Amino acid sequence: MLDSISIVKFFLLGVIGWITYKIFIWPYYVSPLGKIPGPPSDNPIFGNLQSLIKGAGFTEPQLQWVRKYGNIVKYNGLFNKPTLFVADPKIIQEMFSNNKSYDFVKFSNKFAIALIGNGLVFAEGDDHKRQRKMMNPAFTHSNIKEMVPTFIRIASTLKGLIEKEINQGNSNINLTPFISKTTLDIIGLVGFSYEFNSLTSSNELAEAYDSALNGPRSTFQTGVIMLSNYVPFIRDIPVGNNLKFKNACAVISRISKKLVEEKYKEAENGELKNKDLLSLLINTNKSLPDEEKMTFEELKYQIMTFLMAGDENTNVTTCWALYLLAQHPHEQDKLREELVKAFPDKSNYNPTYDEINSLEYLNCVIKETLRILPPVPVVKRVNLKDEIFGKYFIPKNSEIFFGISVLQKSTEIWGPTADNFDPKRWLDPSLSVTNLTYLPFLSGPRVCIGNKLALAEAKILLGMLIRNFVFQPIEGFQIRKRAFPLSKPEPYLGLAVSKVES
Ligand code: HEM
Repeated sequence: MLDSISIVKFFLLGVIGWITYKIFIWPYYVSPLGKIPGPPSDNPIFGNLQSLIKGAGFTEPQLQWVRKYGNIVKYNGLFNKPTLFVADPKIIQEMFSNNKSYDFVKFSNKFAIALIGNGLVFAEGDDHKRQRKMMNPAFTHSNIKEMVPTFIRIASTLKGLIEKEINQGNSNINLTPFISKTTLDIIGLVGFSYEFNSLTSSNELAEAYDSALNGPRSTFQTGVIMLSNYVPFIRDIPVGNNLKFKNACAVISRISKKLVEEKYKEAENGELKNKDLLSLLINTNKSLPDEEKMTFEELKYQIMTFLMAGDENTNVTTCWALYLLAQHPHEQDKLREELVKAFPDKSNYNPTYDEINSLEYLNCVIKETLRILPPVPVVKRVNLKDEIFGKYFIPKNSEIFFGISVLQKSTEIWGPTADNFDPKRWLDPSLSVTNLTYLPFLSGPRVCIGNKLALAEAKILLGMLIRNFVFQPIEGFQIRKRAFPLSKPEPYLGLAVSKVES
């Protein structure tokens, strides 16, 4: 008979053996993914994750890997887990045209799901199909056209606040809070008729949202968030950031619930007249047979989905466009020329949806910004059945990262100037771009539902800003690219701003 000390020793040896196998043997000698070329692991705990997070956004290290090892790369994730990174248009076509073979990796998205729930972004299979079918009509051109006056109204408030800063002698401006409050105020109004007014006052929901998403985060804290997707109890430990995150989620959930309840009540008396996305959803929902209807919870989750998917990405796009134009004054001047021609009187910047879309160079600048610095640089899926990629066997349930930004910087597709910000490339008739080589909004059944809204909003904001102000880099101030949870200027978008006089 074994005594208790021997049992403990035996158990410890087993644990050590299992950890050694999982971290040092399985990734290299057992997993079929071990055969795929890729960078050596930096460290047995974090694999190559630290290089990814610390690099200039995820993109630079991934770009180097693809240029060195090819379009299918294996790198090591947490505890050396072999992870696939793909930047091959053929595989992408298969992955994104076929919702049945690939899906999200729910267990590794726990952080985001805790924040936004199972709305459209995280719905899967038939649930996703049902939600998507019901939501599509809210995002048509005609509904987005009606949002344009709101975009312009909030953009004018932003313009006034920047002018005020300049008038007070502050020409070096941290634009990050200005732009993010602008896009938040817009999505609040067009998403669910909610007045954040965050540009001009403080607001509980805006603060909760900001604290959940934008709190200061070291590489260590980012690593802990990633780890918590696999070891969820880490987030339940009642300390600093966890408590803040939990409180923020509680406020978001409470206010979203109240908003849906109010709309439901209003809808009892007939069709909702407001044209915000939530009202449109509730009107459609009422007309559907029970089995197709969204539940109360699902509607509630869409609020946070619109906030997170809609606000952050458009905010980041506008910030990066300003950053790139500040780095490329010639392009900025060209864009301003176009805007001055279209709106000779800058106090009368009041474009319609069709007018803003007819501005060729503005369109090129936004497209090129989304090519060079897409707010969603990678998307993640899991294969639900075994696959063959090129000559490699990919066992089912492998985590696969698809590199939007790497593909959009491929010299094979975009030529030797792939790394350069060059908006006029979009005017070249020989440029052959497909939805397999340019995918800032992805493609296929999960293509971004808000893409038309986002493009109209970003163009109106950028048009207003470039028509009224000149943006330049601040001497000696370095802007880096934050990689996680979204690509973002870090520490903030600080630019020298002056007024356009005429
Ligand atoms: C420039 C701004 C935007 C960019 C670059 C962007 C990009 C993307 C991308 C790449 C996806 C696919 C993610 C994946 O499947 O892993 C996506 C999905 C989504 N986006 Fe956007 N987005 C933007 C703005 C918006 C806006 C304004 C809204 C709504 C108000 C929105 C709502 C959504 C939703 C609901 C999904 C999930 C769609 C589905 O799975 O069926 N996005 N977006």
